[in-house]
Amino acid sequence: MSQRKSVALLPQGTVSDEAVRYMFRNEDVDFVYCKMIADVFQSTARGLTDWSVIPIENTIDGSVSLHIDWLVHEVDLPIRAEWVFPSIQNLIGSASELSADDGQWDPSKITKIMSHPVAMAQCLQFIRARIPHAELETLSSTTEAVRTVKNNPGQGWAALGTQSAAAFLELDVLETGVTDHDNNFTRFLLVGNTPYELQGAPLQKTSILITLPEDYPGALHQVLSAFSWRRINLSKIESRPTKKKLGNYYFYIDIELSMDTVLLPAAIAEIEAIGCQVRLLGSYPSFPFLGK
Ligand SMILES: O=C(O)C(=O)Cc1ccccc1
Repeated sequence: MSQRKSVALLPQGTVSDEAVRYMFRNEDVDFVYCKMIADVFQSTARGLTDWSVIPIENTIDGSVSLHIDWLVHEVDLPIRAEWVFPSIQNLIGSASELSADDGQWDPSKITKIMSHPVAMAQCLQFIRARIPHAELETLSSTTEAVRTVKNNPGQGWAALGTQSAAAFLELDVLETGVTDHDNNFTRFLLVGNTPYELQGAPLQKTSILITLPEDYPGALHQVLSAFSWRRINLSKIESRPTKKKLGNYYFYIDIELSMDTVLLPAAIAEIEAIGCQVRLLGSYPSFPFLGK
């Protein structure tokens, strides 16, 4: 009998939790909840869990830089899968504390709004329009924000988080769906040394990091042309600091092709031949959101 697999993720009630329950809806895995994203990564890096779940990119705010940096600089865990999941944020607090006589929540009673930075970024227009005077504070997860509000009654604090966090921490949803855009999706990565076997993904992707040689003018153009003349589609290219020297960058590239094809290793060999360093982050199935 194969051993049960385990997956590390942000706390119960987070968007990550909802996304993992969706992804593993037909599989029996143990969830290991961790307070911060660093703990999520380290759980798998230390061999305590098979995989970590990392929110990596968002429709509104783009890449979650802190998480990309962890993936690149702090751990060496291959990407095993990616999937997309919608995030819907809600305004959460104590209705008895934050409502006016008519029973509606009263913006003037809210002094501070707490959330995860990605969730906060998803709701900035709502905040500016309805609660512009509130102080904003970002925390390690949306659940942590809801818990902080719960543990500090009487101060006019509210959180942006999921309905499930409001339910299990016994706070009220003051307003549902306060995200600024409806098509608000987050891309999640499953990373770890254990292979992930789920079949049926419509797309295979490969993620690599490329560091350009310093003494080769036009190297980025050469890199892109190695992909383009082979008609290999890139879905993302982003530069990030190497953290070794000011002004030095690597490129994080997502490719819509598996490493198992002939074309991609050939393109990478051509790129290495001009003196670029290439690091493979993973070659993995990509699952779109098909509805709940
Ligand atoms: O804090 C959470 O709920 C997370 O899982 C991080 C996050 C926040 C907002 C959108 C996607 C992921």
